[in-house]
Amino acid sequence: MTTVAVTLGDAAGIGPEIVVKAFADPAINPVCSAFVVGHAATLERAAQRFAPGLQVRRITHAAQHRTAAGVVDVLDVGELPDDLPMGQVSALAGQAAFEAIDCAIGMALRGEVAAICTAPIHKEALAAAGVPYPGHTEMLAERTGSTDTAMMLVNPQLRTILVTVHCAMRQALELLTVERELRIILLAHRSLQAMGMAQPRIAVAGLNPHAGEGGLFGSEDLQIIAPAIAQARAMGVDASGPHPGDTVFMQARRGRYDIVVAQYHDQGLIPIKLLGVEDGVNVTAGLPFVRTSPDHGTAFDIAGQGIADASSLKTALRAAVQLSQGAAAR
Ligand SMILES: NC(=O)C1=CN([C@@H]2O[C@H](COP(=O)(O)OP(=O)(O)OC[C@H]3O[C@@H](n4cnc5c(N)ncnc54)[C@H](O)[C@@H]3O)[C@@H](O)[C@H]2O)C=CC1
Ligand SMILES: NCC(=O)COP(=O)(O)O
Repeated sequence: MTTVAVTLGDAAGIGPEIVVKAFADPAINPVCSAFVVGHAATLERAAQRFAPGLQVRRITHAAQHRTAAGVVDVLDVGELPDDLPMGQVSALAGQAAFEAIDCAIGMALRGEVAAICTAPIHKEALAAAGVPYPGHTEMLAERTGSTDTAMMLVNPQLRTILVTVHCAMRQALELLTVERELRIILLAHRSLQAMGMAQPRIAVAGLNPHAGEGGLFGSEDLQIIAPAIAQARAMGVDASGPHPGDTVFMQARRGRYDIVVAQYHDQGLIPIKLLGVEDGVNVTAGLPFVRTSPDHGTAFDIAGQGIADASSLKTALRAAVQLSQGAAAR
């Protein structure tokens, strides 16, 4: 069975709560062999509060993990106080979250787990801890030595991959180049082929209103995005566009495209989240192993209240298993 390491996320957020809720779901155990990497005492407290009956068992290395109904194994990583305030940015929580992800990356690189599934982290907390990465995506890229990665979001109706991710809009504009566009189009092509699609249909969203309206509303669509699409097509990739960003997701949802290349974070994530955060999964494309995550964040506004929905984490866990098994079969 595919083994997945689940990182606990920011302990001041909903990560520990949704992790214990997911592991307490009897439907989750049969689909995968998963264990948690993170601060064990935090997980134990979360289990007592939000999943009574779920037994937490501490392990010291991945090979000790055994799947059992009603039990969650945890590899204890990180230091946290018993009285960590919930719903607040904390350098301690950022540091513990980082150490868990780092540990999980190491296990995946050594082949001890097939995939990692990450509960949400808070980016300000990471920064407060002095962690030099904005989020998981950048950390995974650098620590695995992968130069060609991107954030991909998937739900049952849409897929999107981002040309730019965690940066200011001004910087995103500066980052847009023909080379970067082409790299992401080709990564989308390879990633969907790895998911079993022989010739994925890739729609590239424009940057400006109406994809620049023939140059009336900005030059990037004509001068950067269109040449990259032409190069991709010349390489045999079924890429089209630039399509107006306000309608391309509607067309993809109707089945016309398999994936939309989005130019910036919110262009890609708003359509996915609007369709329902519970079904969305964040996948890092281009890594040597599978990484998935829920498509929501730490939800500090409801942390510790017991009302967090674990659906997206469960979807992400199932996706981690499916993607790993698909990759192993090819
Ligand atoms: N995979 C990850 O590590 C991700 C981390 N983040 C980070 O999370 C932090 C907070 O981000 P926000 O923009 O506030 O988005 P958020 O997703 O944490 O919260 C947005 C709204 O959705 C609600 N919500 C989110 N997840 C929920 C769940 N499972 N059940 C019930 N309600 C839920 C929250 O209560 C809030 O009202 C930021 O630092 C952000 O960068 C955001 C997305 C993904
Ligand atoms: N909005 C998604 C997000 O910010 C997640 O980032 P990452 O931590 O997966 O890189």
